Amino acid sequence: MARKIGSRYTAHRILGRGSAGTVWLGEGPDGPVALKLLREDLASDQDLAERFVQERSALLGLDHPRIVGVHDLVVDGNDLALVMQLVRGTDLRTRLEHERRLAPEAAVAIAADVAEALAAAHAAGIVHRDVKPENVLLDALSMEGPGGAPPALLTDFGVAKLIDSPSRTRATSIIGTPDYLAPEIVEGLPPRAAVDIYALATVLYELLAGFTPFGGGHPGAVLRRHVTESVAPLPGIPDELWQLIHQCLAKAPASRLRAPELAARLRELLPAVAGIPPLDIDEQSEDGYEAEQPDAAAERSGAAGADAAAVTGAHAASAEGPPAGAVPLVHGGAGPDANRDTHTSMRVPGADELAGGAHGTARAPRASGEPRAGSARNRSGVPVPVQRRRLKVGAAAVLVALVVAVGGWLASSDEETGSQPSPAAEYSSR
Ligand SMILES: Nc1ncnc2c1ncn2[C@@H]1O[C@H](COP(=O)(O)OP(=O)(O)OP(=O)(O)O)[C@@H](O)[C@H]1O
Repeated sequence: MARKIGSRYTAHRILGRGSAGTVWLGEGPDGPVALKLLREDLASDQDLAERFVQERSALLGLDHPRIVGVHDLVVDGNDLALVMQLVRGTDLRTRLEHERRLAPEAAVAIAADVAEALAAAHAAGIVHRDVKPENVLLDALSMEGPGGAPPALLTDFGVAKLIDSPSRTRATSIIGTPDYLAPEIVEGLPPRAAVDIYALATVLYELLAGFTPFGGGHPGAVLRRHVTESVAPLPGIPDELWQLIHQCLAKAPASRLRAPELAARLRELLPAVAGIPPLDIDEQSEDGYEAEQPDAAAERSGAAGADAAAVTGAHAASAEGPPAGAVPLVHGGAGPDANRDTHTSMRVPGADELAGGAHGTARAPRASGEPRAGSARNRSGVPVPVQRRRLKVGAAAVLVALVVAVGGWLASSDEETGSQPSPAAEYSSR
């Protein structure tokens, strides 16, 4: 049913839902648009409303073919709507769900597009801070590029912060999505442009492997892995491409490439990856067990598993949300019937869990046919991270504010013994 938004726009039908609102196909004076309508229950939340306004402020100044343009902001009674360029196509998460892994050429082409978008944003002093497949839209109407990849556009600067406005960023907050968070954010440092490079390298790894390098298990463990674990190499891609990904996943932000150079290097690599089929790899398990389903994990995992399940419960309940995606830390990022409470709490996992124990598993790839480390076929004892399939959440990924001094928490968790009870931490979107 059509709905009027302000005096100039009409919303016709829902295109998708995210943590902060619903995106509608709309019509304006200049033709079709995408209207991002802030959830009503959140529009009255001053902080969230400000973030919404900030999304518009940040984007209005950005005009680039690889960035979804923002045309207008409408405030109409309880409605807050962001008027955006309509991208006809799908988002990268949806494509990834259909294909599981992309051919390296398509993956590299998409990553190069996003790197160009980031180069423009960074040049304008804007850090995106939430680069992930959900925020990459694929333009199905334009001519396909290398590897059959449609042109990619970066959207959702809702969590973007102006680089030179540290006062806007509280030192004790994390905003982002766990799988893609750079280690320096987890350690409480202010996010600079390099966090987007880390997130984009994570996305590229995910497009190639079918899973993120540090994802899986308890969200707290995911954060910890960003800081402490090395990325497992991807078999079957040219060494130059692996070196590029590896460099951009460096723990030290200064070691990562800058966006313009990354874009250029990715484009240079396109001929080298042309024709390579999607990687044929399995996820690897340290103990030789098959990947574990989240329900089983939650049943077995006690308090932390229960908390993780509570955190994701709203999403899992959504029938409309994607079946997999970034693990959200707060309620409210799910489909239409989900609990819209954006505040929740969870227990910080113990040191053993954070180090890769029952709730702290990560995936590692192996070439198809290679024996699993630790399996009957491989008793070499080479340690690789235990893996567990990511919690399946029916959610669009969400904005996250982790209202704890995470740096201090990580430091103190290093000193904890595994038997110490963990302190409570509050995750909230405020
Ligand atoms: N400009 C656009 N044109 C066409 N479709 C869009 C546009 N922006 C968003 N969409 C669609 O709406 C969906 C929801 O977008 P939204 O930005 O609200 O959430 P998200 O990025 O998926 O998640 P979150 O906001 O929680 O990080 C997208 O996945 C996409 O399918």
